[in-house]
This record gives sequence, C-alpha cells and structure tokens, in this order.
Amino acid sequence: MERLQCGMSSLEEPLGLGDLPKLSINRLERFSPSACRASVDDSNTNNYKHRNGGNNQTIFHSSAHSWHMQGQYTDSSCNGVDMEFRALPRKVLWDLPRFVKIVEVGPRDGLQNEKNTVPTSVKIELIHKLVASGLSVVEATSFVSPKWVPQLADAKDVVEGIKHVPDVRFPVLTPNLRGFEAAVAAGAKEVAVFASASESFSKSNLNCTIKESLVRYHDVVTSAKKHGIRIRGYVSCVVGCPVEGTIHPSKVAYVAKELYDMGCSEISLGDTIGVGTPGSVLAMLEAVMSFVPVDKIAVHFHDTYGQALANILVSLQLGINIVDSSVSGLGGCPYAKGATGNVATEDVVYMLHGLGIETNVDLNKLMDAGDYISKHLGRQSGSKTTTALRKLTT
Ligand SMILES: CC(C)(COP(=O)([O-])OP(=O)([O-])OC[C@H]1O[C@@H](n2cnc3c(N)ncnc32)[C@H](O)[C@@H]1OP(=O)([O-])[O-])[C@@H](O)C(=O)NCCC(=O)NCCSC(=O)C[C@@](C)(O)CC(=O)[O-]
Repeated sequence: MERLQCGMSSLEEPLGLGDLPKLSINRLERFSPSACRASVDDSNTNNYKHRNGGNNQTIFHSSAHSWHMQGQYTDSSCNGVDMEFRALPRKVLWDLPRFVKIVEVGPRDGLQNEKNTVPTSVKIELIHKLVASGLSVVEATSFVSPKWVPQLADAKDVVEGIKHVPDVRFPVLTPNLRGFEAAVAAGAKEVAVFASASESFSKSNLNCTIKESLVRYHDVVTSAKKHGIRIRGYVSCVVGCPVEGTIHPSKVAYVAKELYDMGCSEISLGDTIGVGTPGSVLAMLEAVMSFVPVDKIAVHFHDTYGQALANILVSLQLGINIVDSSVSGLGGCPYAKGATGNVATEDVVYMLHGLGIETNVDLNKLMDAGDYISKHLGRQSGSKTTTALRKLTT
C-alpha cells in the first residue's frame, strides 16, 4: 500500500531530465547547440543527414518551411525572408526522417474504451474512411476476451467487413494463442501482441506476469511464423504505470528486446498513461535502441499531459519513423486508470506536414473520418487541428 501511494504521487510531477537513469546517454550530446551547428554547417544549404536503420543518408526537404492549411502546402515565393524561414527548421531540428509511417489505432485503442459499444457497421465505415484518407496501416480490433473488453466482441465481423480492402495492413491484437487462432480464422493477415514494462499493469491488463505473457507470446509468434503472419509487439507503460509510478528504461528495454528477439517485426513503445516528457522519453528510447534497430521501433503516445507531439518530435530526431496515433484523439485503456486518448492523428499529420515530412495522408479526408466518428459518439473532435480548421471554414 505504501508502495502504491509512493508510485502514484511520483506521477504528479512531470518526468524530466532529472529522472534520467545512469544509462549511456551519448545521444544527448547530439542535442547540444554545437552539435546542431555542426550538422547545419555540414548540410551545405538544402541537404542534411538523417538516419535510416542506422545508416546516414543525405536527404532534401523542399517544404520544411511550409505550414499546412486545409490539406495543402503553402509555399511562398523565394524572397530573403522566406529563405531565412526555410533554413530555420534545419538549424533547430535536424536528423528528421523524410517519410513517417502512421499506424492508425483509433478503431482498436480508441473504441475499446468507449462506454457505449459502437455498432459494427460504424466501425467498418470508420475504417474505410481512414483508408480513404491514405492511411496504410489501420489497427482494426482485438481478439481478446469479450468479458475483458466487451466493446470489441465483434472482432470477427469487423475483420470480415474489411478483408476485401487491398494494399492496407490491418493488424489486430491477440493476447494468446486462442485469440491468434480466432484472428487467423477470421482472415487477419497481421497480429499484434501486447506486453507491459510494468508488472502491475501486466497483471491488470492480461491477468499474468510479464514473464508469463512473454511465454504466451512466444507460442503466438511461433504459430504466426508458420502461417506467414506478420506480428507487431507492443510494450506498454514505457514511462510510467498508474500503480508503480516511474518505470525504469531498462525494464522497457528488456521487454522490447524479448519481443524483438522472438520475431516481432516492429516494436511499438506505448506511453499508456501519457506521463512522458521529451526528457524521460529520450532516456527510454536510448535504452531500447541499444537492443532494437531504430527502424523497427514505433512510438505510441497518449496525450494525457499534452506532451505527445513534443515526445513524437524527440523520437523523430532519434531516427524513429513509425508513429501510432488515433483519429480524433480517441482512446484510453480500460485497465489504465486516468489514461486519456492517444495523440490525435490529425494533429500528428499537421505537425509532420508542417515539418516537410511526407505521410501520404490527406488531412481533409482524415478530418472527415474524425468528424464521422465524433458525430457518432456525440462529442467534439479531440483534435486541435480539426477544431481550428473547422472554425476557419464554418
Ligand atoms: C488475456 C486474457 C484473455 C486473460 O484472461 P483470463 O481471465 O486470465 O483468462 P482465461 O483463460 O481464464 O479466460 C477467461 C475467459 O475468456 C476466454 N478467452 C480467453 N482468451 C480469449 C480470447 N483471446 N478471445 C476470446 N475469449 C478468450 C476464455 O475462454 C474464458 O471464457 P469462459 O470460459 O469464462 O467463458 C484477458 O486478460 C484479456 O483478454 N485481456 C485483454 C485486455 C485488453 O485488451 N486490454 C486493452 C489492451 S490496450 C494495451 O494493452 C495497451 C496498448 C497496446 O494499447 C499500448 C498502450 O496504449 O500503451
């Protein structure tokens, strides 16, 4: 009990650089002004380095100076002031990827937490709208116990309703072999397993210890390999846990390494209760990157404390180019008290396009998908971008 109170109170303060563990944090040096200057000097006007799977590659960002309005880039003419603006992001922000793959998790992470179960037909229509916006990976549902997550008890029907959609990945969550087999029987081509860096959260979310969950997932991965099914691995509570408080990066690195070594093709790091700040996220990523290649890491931020975009930016600067997000900022975990929604996909797209990073997503169509589900849920969109842009156009 004493431990629990202690843990809870530690989450009242933001986790910052003061909480950095004694890990090798040599990458921090790359954030120093002198390191940035060196990078800009090396860049020779429009070119600069970015890391891709550990290799340095020179890229060109023609629209890094642009801002994004109603789905359009607004490139102004090249006068002296514009040139200065164009140079600015490269002086301050560097090492950014050219393309970011967005993994839309709204239909699963978003809708699993709704008080009223959303009808299957609405879920399917939402997924179609998300795909129409250009998203190429949409996490569709979970094959978990309906006693634990009744909102997603229609998983089979959802997969049935989207299986004809070509060229889009639809991963589904599977907590055990039983869920995996049901997913494959329904026609799923990709699954995700979800472990935790916190023992307490593992117990409340999966009713087992971290080790037991990893044993289960080993069976799932073995079976997935046999079926040629791609498998994603989540680690939740990567910065903080609602019960244990601060989670040490070494615990996250351990679970991430286990999932990667057993054969997960991508490891998504979930700040389940959204307590991370760029300082604590940096330390956590640093630890994981010692064991998992940067191009296999995704970040998954809930926006409880309004830190998600800042955390994504710091992740991009480390070379990560896969970002999970949820349309309209839907979400939360039924087993993580106090967790609010994921960062809104619309806000992520707005920021990325503003940085000149491509996503292949049409912001207007994405906002339409957000409007559709928000209207159904009877509430305003959780996306600040949608709120701002809709005010301009109505
Ligand atoms: C893992 C269990 C099943 C253990 O649950 P349990 O109660 O320990 O397991 P059990 O084996 O005793 O089974 C209980 C009942 O569920 C059935 N069952 C068992 N497995 C399945 C299955 N796959 N599909 C359908 N039914 C299943 C099983 O047959 C049995 O039915 P009964 O005999 O009582 O009628 C349960 O704890 C569970 O389903 N947990 C999932 C909870 C969940 O989905 N949480 C939200 C995920 S969000 C998250 O983890 C974070 C993430 C990924 O979003 C990242 C982030 O945000 O940071």
